[in-house]
Amino acid sequence: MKGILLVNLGSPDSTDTKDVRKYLDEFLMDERVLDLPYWKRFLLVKGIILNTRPKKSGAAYKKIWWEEGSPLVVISERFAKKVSDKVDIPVALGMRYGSMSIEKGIQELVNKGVDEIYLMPMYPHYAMSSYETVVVKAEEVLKNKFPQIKMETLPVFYNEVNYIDAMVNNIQKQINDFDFDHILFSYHGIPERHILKSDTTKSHCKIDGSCCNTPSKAHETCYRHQCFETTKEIIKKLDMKGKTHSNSFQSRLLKDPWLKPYTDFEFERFAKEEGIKNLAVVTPAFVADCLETLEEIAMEGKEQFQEAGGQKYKHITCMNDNDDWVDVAVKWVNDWKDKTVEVL
Ligand SMILES: C=CC1=C(C)c2cc3[nH]c(cc4nc(cc5[nH]c(cc1n2)c(C)c5CCC(=O)O)C(CCC(=O)O)=C4C)c(C)c3C=C
Ligand SMILES: [Fe+2]
Ligand SMILES: [Fe+2]
Repeated sequence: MKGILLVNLGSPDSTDTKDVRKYLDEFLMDERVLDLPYWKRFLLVKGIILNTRPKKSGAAYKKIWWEEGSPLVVISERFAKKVSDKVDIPVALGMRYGSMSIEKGIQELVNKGVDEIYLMPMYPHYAMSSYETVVVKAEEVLKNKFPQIKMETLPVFYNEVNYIDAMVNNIQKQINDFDFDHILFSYHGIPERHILKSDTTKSHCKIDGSCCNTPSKAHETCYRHQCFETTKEIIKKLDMKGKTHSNSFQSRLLKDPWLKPYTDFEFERFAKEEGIKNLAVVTPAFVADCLETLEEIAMEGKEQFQEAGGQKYKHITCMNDNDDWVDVAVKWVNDWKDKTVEVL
């Protein structure tokens, strides 16, 4: 029997420092997130980051936490339930980090008699720290614990027409009554070196003004190219009323160069140098609201923009469990389920 495994990033079990430490430990010890030699990663994470960050992140989580738990997890559960109600095969949810693991998700499917899994990483764009680590982890779990199970994986969907249309609808509904000057497309950042590491051609990506617009096989795994494409596709369909837009990258960690421009710097620049008074911010790398959208963009971003002289500010919430987005996932499930294998 076929079954679906939806996977997102995951959250701590609670906002307590000890739970946040456990979560960050697993997250930051992932070699695809902090890509340092093991001993360096070990010293940096266990010796430095975990001494201070869990308390600081716990305080940030407290600002956005819901009665039912982490917004990311609760929204993902609601989404999975709605998808499950509309398809006729089992659907399970797993998280890359935290206690709601990928292994538990697979076990749930296996208990229902599933022997063919469609892995659906809930990331529109390819990054070694998001999409790739989910696929590698799921493959590892299957190899070690469930060698009899077959798996196929949903490709990244950064320019897939149904995802774009659902994004356009979600944005349009929220900006119709907002008189904005500019829309900022803020994507989760990654270190620049990750772009170079993921370049399968080993020569295309230069992180400059032109590489991401020059066709290349490298773009199959180029996060920066894929983010820019998402913006272009959305902009083609959005009623912009002649207003402007731009891209930026948020949520940096440590001091290495990350993809630019940095979202927090843009908030200040927009208000101080560009004369932008009313700003809308959309976060297309996230399909569900989470710490990085609800705290960093909706709360901190608003404060940064308005302290710099900006006036009206609107964070466009993610698609979460809205019906358009649920229907897109249902379509992808049914397309996979009904796919006939060509026999030559
Ligand atoms: C959208 C895809 C994501 C990419 C790519 C990504 C890269 C990445 N993230 C970190 C470090 C942290 N990210 C944190 C939170 C977080 N990240 C994503 C998504 C991507 N990250 C989400 C959805 C969330 C929110 C989780 C939630 O519970 O709501 C955190 C934890 C919070 C904190 O302490 O700031 C860290 C740390 C790195 C280093 C990285 C690429 C190398
Ligand atoms: Fe992150
Ligand atoms: Fe590029």
